Amino acid sequence: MAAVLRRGFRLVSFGSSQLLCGGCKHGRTSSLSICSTSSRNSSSSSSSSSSHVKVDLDGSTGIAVVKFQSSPVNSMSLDFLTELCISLEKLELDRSCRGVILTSALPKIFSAGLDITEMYGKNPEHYAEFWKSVQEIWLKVYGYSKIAIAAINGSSPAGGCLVSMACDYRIMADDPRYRIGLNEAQLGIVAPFWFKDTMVNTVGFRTTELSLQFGLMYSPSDALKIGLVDQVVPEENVLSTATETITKWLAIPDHAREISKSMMRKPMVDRLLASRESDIKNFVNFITKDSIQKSLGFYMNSLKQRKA
Ligand SMILES: CCCCCCCCCCC/C=C/C(=O)SCCNC(=O)CCNC(=O)[C@H](O)C(C)(C)COP(=O)(O)OP(=O)(O)OC[C@H]1O[C@@H](n2cnc3c(N)ncnc32)[C@H](O)[C@@H]1OP(=O)(O)O
Repeated sequence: MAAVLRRGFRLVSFGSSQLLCGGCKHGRTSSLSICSTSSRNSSSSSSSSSSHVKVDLDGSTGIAVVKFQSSPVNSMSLDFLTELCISLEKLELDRSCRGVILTSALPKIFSAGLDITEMYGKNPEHYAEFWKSVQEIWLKVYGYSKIAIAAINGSSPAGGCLVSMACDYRIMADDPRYRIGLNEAQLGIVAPFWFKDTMVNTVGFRTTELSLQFGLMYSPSDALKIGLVDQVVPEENVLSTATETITKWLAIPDHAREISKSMMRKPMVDRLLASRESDIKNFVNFITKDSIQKSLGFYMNSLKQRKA
């Protein structure tokens, strides 16, 4: 595992094409992975669990269910992102896995997006490390060589929406209380270019323009209308529909699907890979501004007051 973690991003030759393979490099990974537990049975199915992520791989189907289990709202902290990245990397390297379903083990929430406390009141070094981990999860999911389906069984703002959009297909629970979208503008922050491009590639330019400027959050039925999700189903059917859907994708020869995916996504992945350092600098400059810190502080308070 350590070798895997040290390895960085690489291109894997596949016939005449090169596929993207991400590496999760946080330097904090070994202590996190040591905390996880895992078991494997005779049919090569396996389960593993760490504090934020649980993975069940069915060796007979090749389908892995990756559940977010970071109470209370699956906010994407540095630890969460690191564990998720390691779990996905392990599955990508596991020949018995052909596709993953990302979902939540918590009620009503897929993910509350990036953990705001990681972007508030900390030092620039911390912000840089955190942002690198955000880049890594996007590079990992968007450039994933295997099939990735989001089973969105709750609200999914901002970073939660980004990870969903980075998957190949999205199925959302039909509860009208749930919301999904890039709401950054409502927090007084700005979605960076690769968030924006991921949305453009999902719903088109004009819808993204309106969504980003207003920080729009969509109900499941509206998300379906604009193509932000591909299917809306009763909540109790989200996981079974995701399993049926991934089974259809599995009928396609892996190499043909992988190369087609890479052809579509590689230019965007390459764009971020080529500008990672400047993107981190932009983030740190932006997030350390007094006015931005003030907006985030105000937003966090408003979340707490809403509850009171
Ligand atoms: C020039 C260009 C330069 C660009 C440079 C880059 C700029 C920066 C880009 C940053 C991109 C950011 C992406 C993000 O993902 S930001 C996070 C956005 N997320 C949200 O807005 C969601 C906020 N949360 C909610 O709406 C609700 O909590 C939710 C619907 C998810 C759940 O509601 P529920 O009622 O069930 O739960 P509570 O609201 O009571 O929350 C429970 C506790 O959890 C805390 N909480 C919630 N969300 C977050 C979060 N995202 N991070 C940290 N903590 C969160 C909440 O405060 C409650 O805490 P307490 O129990 O202590 O009160």
